[in-house]
Amino acid sequence: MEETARGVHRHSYPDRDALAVALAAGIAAVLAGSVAEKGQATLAVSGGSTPRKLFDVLSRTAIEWDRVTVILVDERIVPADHERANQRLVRETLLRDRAAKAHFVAYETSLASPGANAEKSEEIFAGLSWPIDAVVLGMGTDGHTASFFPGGDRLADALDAEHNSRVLPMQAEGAGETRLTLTLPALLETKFLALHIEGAEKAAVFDTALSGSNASEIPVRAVLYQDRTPVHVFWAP
Ligand SMILES: O=C(O)[C@H](O)[C@@H](O)[C@H](O)[C@H](O)COP(=O)(O)O
Repeated sequence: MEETARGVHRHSYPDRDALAVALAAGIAAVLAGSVAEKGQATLAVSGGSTPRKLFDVLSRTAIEWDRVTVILVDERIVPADHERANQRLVRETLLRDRAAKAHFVAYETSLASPGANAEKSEEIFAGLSWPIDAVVLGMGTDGHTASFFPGGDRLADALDAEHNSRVLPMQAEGAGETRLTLTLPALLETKFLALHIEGAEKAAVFDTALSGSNASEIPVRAVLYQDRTPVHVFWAP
């Protein structure tokens, strides 16, 4: 039987501002529900360039931010204030205005080896409340999401649904610097899983991703072809 991507819901918007407002509203609703239910909530966001507008809207959204913990789905192993550090992006564009009160938990990136950074990050993240309530993924034009890069040295482990690590290091030609990433099972445990993509080029990559199920070729397929958590795809031109 041919495998199909089940539970993929597409939400398309006329422009990127409208998308940011809608996605921020969805995230806010999920976080409010979790705060009401258990007194706190966890949000995992992506780095890269796409989330800037979303972070701007979110930072001004009325959420009980002092009860929210923010983490990243992946991080580049660079100093915390490096221009390519995802944590710098989050600190500068999300953790301000109303969201200045959120708790941010960063990956460890200062140790000597990728493995040591991953182990320490795993330890740090073990202290969070799991599952993560809301996850916002991005996607590269090579079909990577989080740091699940085609050809990544730990890709098979990161996509292994039964893997017991939440954080793994990842090296790949297309990745630039070595990365740290949450694993697929850690991401899929969530209540709200969004894939945020913009532009015609990424729409074409997404359609290609949906047209087959080999995740080692196009890793975002691992998120699309699973039956644990529905995926909400937010797209604007
Ligand atoms: O650290 C990162 O780079 C990411 O978290 C990554 O998975 C990102 O979401 C995509 O690469 C899309 O990046 P752009 O938004 O810059 O296209």
